Amino acid sequence: MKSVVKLKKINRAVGKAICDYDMIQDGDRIMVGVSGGKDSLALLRLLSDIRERAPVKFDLFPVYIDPGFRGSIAKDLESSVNHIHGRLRVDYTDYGLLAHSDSNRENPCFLCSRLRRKRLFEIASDEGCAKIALGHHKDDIIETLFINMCYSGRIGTMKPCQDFFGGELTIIRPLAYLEKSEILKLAAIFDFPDFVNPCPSDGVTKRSNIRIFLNNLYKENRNIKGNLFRAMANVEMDYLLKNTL
Ligand SMILES: Nc1ncnc2c1ncn2[C@@H]1O[C@H](COP(=O)(O)OP(=O)(O)OP(=O)(O)O)[C@@H](O)[C@H]1O
Repeated sequence: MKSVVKLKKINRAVGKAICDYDMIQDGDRIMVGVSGGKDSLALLRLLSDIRERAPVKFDLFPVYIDPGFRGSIAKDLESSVNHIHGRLRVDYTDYGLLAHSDSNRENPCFLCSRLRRKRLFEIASDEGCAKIALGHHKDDIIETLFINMCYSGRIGTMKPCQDFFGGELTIIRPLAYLEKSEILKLAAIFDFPDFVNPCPSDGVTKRSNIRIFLNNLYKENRNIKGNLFRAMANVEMDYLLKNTL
């Protein structure tokens, strides 16, 4: 019973994000980026359920970009995705290895995610998908705001719906209104498997530092997360600085 209530709440939040940002239209073919993490498995599951009952018709096309590390999760992920929605396209690359090689002078996560995003865009274009759904959620969106402020000196985050190439391709983030804790509850309800991330940089990124900082803040006052999220939609431009610094 409890899980039915949780599921309803989660579905409502996803439905509201889709509706607020007009994310899905009739006839859409949506590529879903699946990483093996709980967020993107939840994303696929929720979109697949919405597809069953939505008045608009749309298709889902799950894709995994394998970063090339030893101990690939691709085969196991294929069978999990099969249970949730259907066939997973696996694209084997060496992006993770390249990003961690001596030839790379950039931050490994930065290079790996740039190459992955470029590849996702290429596959979407080849497969006739004008939309790519990613599993970023509310906590990710707040963390990105802080990462941008702390490490790039700018205020901005990932938008729930973001156009690229003049609108030819759109990234949608249907989990934008969901907290990580809600996704973990959903993952428990559906018994999603635990895939071990083979990336050596997992858990040692700028994002992890910001996450620890924010989680400490949230412990202090339970309104802070909601306030931070709302603040991104409530910018007082007249109370900011001139761009002369
Ligand atoms: N290797 C990949 N192949 C396809 N899509 C990916 C891959 N890695 C990440 N994505 C997409 O980008 C989103 C954000 O990536 P990020 O690395 O922040 O997520 P994660 O923590 O690794 O995994 P998840 O978000 O699935 O729990 C994922 O939710 C997923 O939609």
